[in-house]
Amino acid sequence: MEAQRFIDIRRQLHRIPEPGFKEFKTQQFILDFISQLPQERLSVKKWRTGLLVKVTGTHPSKTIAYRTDMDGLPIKEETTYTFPSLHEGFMHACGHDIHMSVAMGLLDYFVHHPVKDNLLFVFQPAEEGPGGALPLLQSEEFQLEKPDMILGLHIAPEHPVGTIAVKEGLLFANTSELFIDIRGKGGHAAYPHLANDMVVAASHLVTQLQSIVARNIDPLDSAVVTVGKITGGTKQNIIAETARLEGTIRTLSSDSMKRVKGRIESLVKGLEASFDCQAEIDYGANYYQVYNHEELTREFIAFLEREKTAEFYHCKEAMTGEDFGYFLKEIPGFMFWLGADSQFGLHHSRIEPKEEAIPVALRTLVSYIEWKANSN
Ligand SMILES: CC(=O)N[C@@H](CCC[C@H](N)C(=O)O)C(=O)O
Repeated sequence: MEAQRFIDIRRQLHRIPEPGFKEFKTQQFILDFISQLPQERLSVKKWRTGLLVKVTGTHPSKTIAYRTDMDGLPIKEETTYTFPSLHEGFMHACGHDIHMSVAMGLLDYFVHHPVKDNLLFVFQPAEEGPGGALPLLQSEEFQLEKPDMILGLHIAPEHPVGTIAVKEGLLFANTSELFIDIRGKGGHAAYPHLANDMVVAASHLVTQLQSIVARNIDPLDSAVVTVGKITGGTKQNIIAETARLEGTIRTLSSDSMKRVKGRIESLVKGLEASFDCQAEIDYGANYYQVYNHEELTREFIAFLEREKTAEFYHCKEAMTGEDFGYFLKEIPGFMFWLGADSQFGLHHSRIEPKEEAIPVALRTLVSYIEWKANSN
């Protein structure tokens, strides 16, 4: 397979990052690519800004799916690339451009080299939020083509190129977004006694939230509470009437998720009492953990050790989230980390995953899918 072509495709996708459920140009780019392929075995369905692309097998007894996410992130790109984002303030900083180029490489290969089983390529919008996997999974379009097995990958900037890391069972955490709006009383900066300052209240809350992981969660379990954004106030000499915290919660167990949310609610009630303000909590999008099918993952590991298409190593679970977890809740399959070796990590404005990871993914998945889909 000519890997350079899919590296070029990745570069083109890198230039057009779009927000979740607004991946219009991305969807059209993929549709244009598909229109150049032989059509005999292909069926293409649109689902919102995503796509379901089926390659009919020669003697199908099952359907194997490969899922890629499609959306970018609201980050101003600061890479040294010669092909930076054309969409100011948006960037593919989570590798979805690479995930899509791998899907397109596989699609191209299997249209020209059909296997016995049906293959389904799932181009899923809105992984970064609000979450495309669950509504796509529940859609009539997907249920009609529902696969028997599903695969996905995620680039790993901290792993070297040429490696694939995976583990059986729990791979990624349960996640919940977190939005807290607080309202007090604004006023003149010189008259604090007549106002009720939400910048001060928000600052206290951020500090109090740190105590949840430190003091309310079993140290042998794991949880994260991150506040990624605070906004509040209008001008330096006006006391802020409102403030907003935006963050995310990560836990390895659903019990811990309930406990963290319970503690947040208690702290917010305490804040209302102590700062005489009103607060509202919104948990936004929640993702189910990524739990790899144990037997299929062990079989994939044995395949990697036998075929050596990539260097395999066992990884630990991570506190990242992925709405791919919803697919794995219903359909046997697994997700793995593809080493992509970047000095800067996921969601960083300077992340530069190495494109040599693309041929590693392609040669591994081509030979794994050929083996799996011809073995009925
Ligand atoms: C792989 C990865 O980075 N995924 C995202 C998923 C975002 C989930 C949701 N929008 C949230 O922020 O909780 C991640 O941040 O782990």
